[in-house]
Amino acid sequence: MKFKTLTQYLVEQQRQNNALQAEVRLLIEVVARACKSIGHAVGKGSLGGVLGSLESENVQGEVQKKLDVMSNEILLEANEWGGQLAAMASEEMETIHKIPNRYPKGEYLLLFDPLDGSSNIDVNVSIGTIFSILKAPAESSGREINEEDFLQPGTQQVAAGYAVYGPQTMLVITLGNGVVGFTLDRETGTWMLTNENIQIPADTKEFAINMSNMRHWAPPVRQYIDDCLAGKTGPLGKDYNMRWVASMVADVHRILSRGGIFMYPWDSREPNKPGKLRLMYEANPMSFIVEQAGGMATDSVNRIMDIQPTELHQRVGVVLGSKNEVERVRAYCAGS
Ligand SMILES: O=P(O)(O)OC[C@H]1O[C@](O)(COP(=O)(O)O)[C@@H](O)[C@@H]1O
Ligand SMILES: [Mg+2]
Ligand SMILES: [Mg+2]
Repeated sequence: MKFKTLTQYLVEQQRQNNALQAEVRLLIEVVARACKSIGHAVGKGSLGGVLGSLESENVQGEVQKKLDVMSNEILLEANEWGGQLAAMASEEMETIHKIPNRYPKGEYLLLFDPLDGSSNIDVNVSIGTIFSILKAPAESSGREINEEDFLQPGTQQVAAGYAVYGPQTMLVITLGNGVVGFTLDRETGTWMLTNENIQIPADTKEFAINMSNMRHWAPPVRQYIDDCLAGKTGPLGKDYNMRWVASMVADVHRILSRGGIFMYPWDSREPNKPGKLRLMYEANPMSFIVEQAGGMATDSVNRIMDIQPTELHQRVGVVLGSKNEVERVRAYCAGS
């Protein structure tokens, strides 16, 4: 079977779909190249000295793993000089990274979670990189880009994607006209189009949630999971299966592959935070991909991509995946 390369796919998209600008195509190619480098580093493990933690904490107060920092640097360096970007923002950096004056500047903004699933790095379980591309607002032209320029709802994303470093290294992207997946041919170092028109089944019998947080959940979330656990003779009338990889990338990838619902809802451990996951680096790009694959993504009630961000590192509750199941959770939560 003959597969298209990522470059062939993107050039074709640029020709067929006038919405894909040459700059965005180049940007995605550079991000994909950086993900390949991160994938190589991940694959070396102890041999490359990349496992383990650093002394430092990131802006979220989380201990940084060596690979969190390395992946962040790989993405910054790869994307700094190409001329497509005005600035970047990352889960691992306190504030935005403006393109230095020595390089040409473009009109796009790149946001990323350089290494998702940090707790899985040292145990050889799938981890990933998540990215989102926005356009700098028109009013920013001719002046320095600032943090507020990034505070755009997810509906404004031009493209989004993730790489998963698992048994296969894969790249899944949306340009706003469906979702496609590429598998890295590790012998030639080429991303090959292996998954066209990815669709999430509307119904599912599989949920993903960290059950150890049950006592902290809001009552409607607890009720929904209780009803799932009740199985065929319970109110939902079906037996459910459960999965929790604890790498959002891997959990979402499974949902894109065979359906399911992923939940990281608000809980009472930190009641003033709307959730654990980050709106700009995790929830928005994944919501764009999930919606483009026919699924649905909410904060349990409201559409995530409609949320107007007020802070770069804003958190959000996340319920996404198979449409009918996400709707079901919304019905449980809407009254509370
Ligand atoms: O360990 P928990 O609380 O189950 O959280 C798991 C979640 O945290 C995350 O690992 C957060 O991402 P980072 O590793 O990028 O901080 C998600 O990928 C995952 O869904
Ligand atoms: Mg993450
Ligand atoms: Mg991360």
